[in-house]
Amino acid sequence: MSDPHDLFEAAKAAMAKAYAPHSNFPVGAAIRSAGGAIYSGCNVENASYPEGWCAETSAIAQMVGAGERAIIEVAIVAGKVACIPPCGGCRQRIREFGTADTRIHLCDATGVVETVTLGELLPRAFGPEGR
Ligand SMILES: O=c1ccn([C@H]2C[C@H](O)[C@@H](CO)O2)c(=O)[nH]1
Ligand SMILES: [Zn+2]
Repeated sequence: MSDPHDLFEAAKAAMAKAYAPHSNFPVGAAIRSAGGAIYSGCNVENASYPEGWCAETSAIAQMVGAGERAIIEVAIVAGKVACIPPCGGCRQRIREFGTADTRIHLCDATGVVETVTLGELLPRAFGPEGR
């Protein structure tokens, strides 16, 4: 297993690019793919509030756009709180490309604080293999 600190650093760098003028709540996320690459993203808000999207969603879009479809682990960091678990929608989006064993690293400003599995965050999930 790779040291998740590189994933934390990528999430933190992505958070610095967040566009969050409406909530003033910047978030960064980074994914390590099955191919071993890191894909990161930030939240992108909108004056029409529901049109904004999460950092995890941005990172997933980067991964899929690069041709990868398997998430091994995810790191998430927010500027205002120590540990931010992904929202419900992002849990489902991560599930699309991950498994119950996918590791989710919750970070503060200095690094990983807690690691949970997607199975813990989204038990009895409806996944793509269930269709
Ligand atoms: O896991 C999360 C939770 C929230 N946000 C964003 C959405 C919105 O822009 C801001 C406040 O909810 O934080 C994320 O990017 N990821
Ligand atoms: Zn989300």
